[in-house]
Amino acid sequence: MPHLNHTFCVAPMMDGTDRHCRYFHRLMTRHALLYTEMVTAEAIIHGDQDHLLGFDKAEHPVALQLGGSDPKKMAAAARAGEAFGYDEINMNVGCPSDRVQSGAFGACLMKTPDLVAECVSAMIGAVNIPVTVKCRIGVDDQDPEESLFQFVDRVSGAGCGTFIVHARKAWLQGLSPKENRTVPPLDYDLVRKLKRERPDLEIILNGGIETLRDAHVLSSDFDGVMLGRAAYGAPYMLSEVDEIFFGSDRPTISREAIVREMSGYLQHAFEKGVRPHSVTRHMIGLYHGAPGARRWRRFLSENASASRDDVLDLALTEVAQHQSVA
Ligand SMILES: Cc1cc2nc3c(=O)[nH]c(=O)nc-3n(C[C@H](O)[C@H](O)[C@H](O)COP(=O)(O)O)c2cc1C
Repeated sequence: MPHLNHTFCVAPMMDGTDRHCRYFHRLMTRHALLYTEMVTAEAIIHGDQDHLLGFDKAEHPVALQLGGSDPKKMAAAARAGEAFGYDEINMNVGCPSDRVQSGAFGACLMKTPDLVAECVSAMIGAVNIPVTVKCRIGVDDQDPEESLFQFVDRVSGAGCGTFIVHARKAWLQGLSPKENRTVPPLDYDLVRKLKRERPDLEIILNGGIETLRDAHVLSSDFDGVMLGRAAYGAPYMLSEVDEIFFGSDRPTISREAIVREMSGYLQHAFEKGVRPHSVTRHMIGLYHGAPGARRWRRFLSENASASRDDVLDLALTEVAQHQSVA
């Protein structure tokens, strides 16, 4: 099976890592592996595949995350993903939302490793690209020492060699999805132990990593790290990923150059009927921590409903004026 580099990954985030967001992130890092939002197998089978799966070539390498638990449907959806050109299929065994539970997929599948193994095996039989799994360390009253190892052993036995582990449990009752990303404590040591005791598996650490410095330190114990909220909220950190994690000596792209590139992208998307806000909303944090951040954020928020394709150029002018005054 072809191998992808998981040294640095940007996490799948519903309502976050759509194609516009990934295009934006890719301007800052050539090498990070980008993940789609979760798409259910059911939606792919019955829905508008161009809308659900279409993406720009520039986004490679990009992994499609699938939600579901019916092996045949997961195989069919994986096949569709491969046909669209995705580089990896990832199965979601970490998402705790109610909607997901009622469809019997996401984190509740930590309780049924046999079923996940069946799905993985069906997907591996259906595609020639890597099939990976993103999981938790356990759910509800499971003992993570047992649940994580049992899960990984069963699913790796079905042929999955790469696990992205969100290093906390999910509580399926009583916590909102958002709380499930903050309340259950992180246990990096357990994931370290998994890597130590299963050295042949590729183990990627996820959960609560806030800075590239922390990510880099942690990465020495794992095969890679995955960042979600921190990268989404302060995306310009991605501009240093290639140098820090991949030894690249390409010059870092400036925020202004990113905005200009995105402006061209937006004009193109606008002609195809995309609302400017669908693109600009992912860019709100671009100036995070830099001069002009407040003006940038405010301009984009106040112009969220603007139906014009030059909104990013205007926002850039706004920030530049502020910077020349400052
Ligand atoms: C808004 C949002 C949406 C998310 N959607 C997904 C998803 O579709 N699939 C998934 O596996 N995880 C999803 N997650 C979880 C992240 O992928 C990640 O595991 C989690 O946020 C912990 O990483 P972080 O602390 O670096 O953000 C989502 C997280 C957020 C904040």
